[in-house]
Amino acid sequence: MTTSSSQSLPRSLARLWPFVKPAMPRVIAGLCAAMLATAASLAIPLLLQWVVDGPLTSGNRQALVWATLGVLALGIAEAAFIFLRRTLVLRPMTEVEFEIRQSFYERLQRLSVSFHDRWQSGQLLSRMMQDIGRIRRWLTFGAIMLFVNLLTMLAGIALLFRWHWALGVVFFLCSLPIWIVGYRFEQKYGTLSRTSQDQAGDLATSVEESVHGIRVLKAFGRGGHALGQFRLKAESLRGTEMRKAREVGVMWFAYDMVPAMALGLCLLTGIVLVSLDHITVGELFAFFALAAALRWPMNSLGFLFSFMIDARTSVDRVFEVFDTEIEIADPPSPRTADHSRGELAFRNVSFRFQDARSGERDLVDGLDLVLRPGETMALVGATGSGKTTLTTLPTRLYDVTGGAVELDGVDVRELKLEDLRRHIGIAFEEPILFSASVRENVLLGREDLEPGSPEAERVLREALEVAQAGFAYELPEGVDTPVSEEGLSLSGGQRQRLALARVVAAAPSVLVLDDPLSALDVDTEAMVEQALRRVLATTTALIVAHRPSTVAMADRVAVLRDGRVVEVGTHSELLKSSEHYRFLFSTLEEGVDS
Ligand SMILES: Nc1ncnc2c1ncn2[C@@H]1O[C@H](COP(=O)(O)OP(=O)(O)OP(=O)(O)O)[C@@H](O)[C@H]1O
Repeated sequence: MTTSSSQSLPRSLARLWPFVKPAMPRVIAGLCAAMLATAASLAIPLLLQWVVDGPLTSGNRQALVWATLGVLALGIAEAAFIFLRRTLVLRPMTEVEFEIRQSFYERLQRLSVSFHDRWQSGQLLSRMMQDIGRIRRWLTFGAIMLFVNLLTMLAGIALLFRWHWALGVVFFLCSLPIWIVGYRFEQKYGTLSRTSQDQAGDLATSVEESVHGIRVLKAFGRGGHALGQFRLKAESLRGTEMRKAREVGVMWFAYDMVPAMALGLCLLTGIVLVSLDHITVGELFAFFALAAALRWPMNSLGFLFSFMIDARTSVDRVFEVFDTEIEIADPPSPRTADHSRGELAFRNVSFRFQDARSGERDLVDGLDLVLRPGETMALVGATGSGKTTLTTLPTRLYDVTGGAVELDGVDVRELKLEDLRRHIGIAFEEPILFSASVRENVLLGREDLEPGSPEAERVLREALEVAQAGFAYELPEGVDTPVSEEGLSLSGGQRQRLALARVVAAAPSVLVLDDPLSALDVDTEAMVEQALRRVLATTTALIVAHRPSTVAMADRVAVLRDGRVVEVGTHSELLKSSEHYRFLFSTLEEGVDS
């Protein structure tokens, strides 16, 4: 994903203000410390001027000792103020980083599934880690140093003017190319910076995918191919980094040259001015001390400038996510629903994915279906007919593009999302488990239960029993055993049973199950189904069926075809009346008698 930024540099950086605002008191204190450090460093040349023109010329030894001690004290004061600046700024900026990262994570949680369909996970990960970290480093060091160094330069130039206007003018004119080079640099480097950070995100996606799919790559012997793909992306990134480095190199050259030229020309001017008695030798001496003090601030401007542009790119990349509209959210005045009867109705529902081609028919196209409270409805249809997609609409993982899904006669878009998702539970065919204990995974939807309370234990036990997931008690640490990332240390069937236990534990009024038993062997499936019937007796359920045995659990069956429900009836009615159903049923996986 590569997008170019359109914001100007100040406007981009100004977007950090809401995060930086609370840290401002300490930042201002830090800047004051920085100014004091600058003042101490600039006072040294002034003291030297006084020494050369005063005690050194008159031979006043005592004053010379005091002056030496004064220089020492100023040096110590400068170091102390720099230390104070760092201490004052570091902590609030780590808090700023924490806040941005937390808001970013929260935003990712709130953004709809369609956003996550469009964005690569590596891009999000690199923004979360790399870009936010860079913003913190820039705020802590880059922005402060830029401020301090510019201030030092301005104060230094003012001092030069104070000694003699000609010195000030020469130094000022010599520093002009810095701004011209800086402007040109920003134009080119900004684009390169964006490209490289996007490429780094693509690279992170590549790593994430290959680690995620390591078993497939190994099984198919495609490790070499994946490495080749990785190399290509890494090469592109390297190419961009090289071009960035070349741009920085050109700029560094200019930023090294300018102070050297400024120093040479000022020296010449200074000597002429001394010979004409316009300035004293002490002033010329002090000028050299000042030029030495100004060399680092001037040299560092190039680096700080590129740092600022990289930080701007990071800000743009992070705010692209903040700026993405949250498509699925609570309505302005949501209706609360403490209880639900469990009536689920699809009324003239249409749905199409955002990336569907124009002219393509809606995937769901004017679909009507009503599930009565307590009823179990099996959903059958050819592969790719949209069964899984349909299961995502009641909980608003996606919003319908036409018509409405209703819970107890209320459009689900009018309900509080929290209520809606408490009343309708969903189990996906692909079971996702988190890096947490079995207990935490199963009780994920039961925030209301006190962890470890007898009630929580009862719910856990019953849910595991329904899902025939008693194996969890046999694990090394029982239900406290951590399951690794995505539950890969468990078998597919075990993971699926834990995911089923999770939705059972949530005790919703409406259960939406997308073929939740597909990874189970026939015997285990039969046991789960038997236990599940107890739950289904009191719960409304919509179950995507790929097996005859799942159909057998249902009170009625809905047949999905061309985006609509074309038939609804009991299994035996449909067997008699519908040729399409007979065909579909004959294609369902074998294993249980019909
Ligand atoms: N996130 C998505 N973005 C765009 N198109 C999608 C997305 N998810 C699914 N589709 C498309 O929607 C169509 C229906 O997919 P869906 O998974 O709902 O079918 P299904 O009936 O459940 O299939 P199966 O029985 O094979 O599981 C497919 O053509 C699929 O490519």
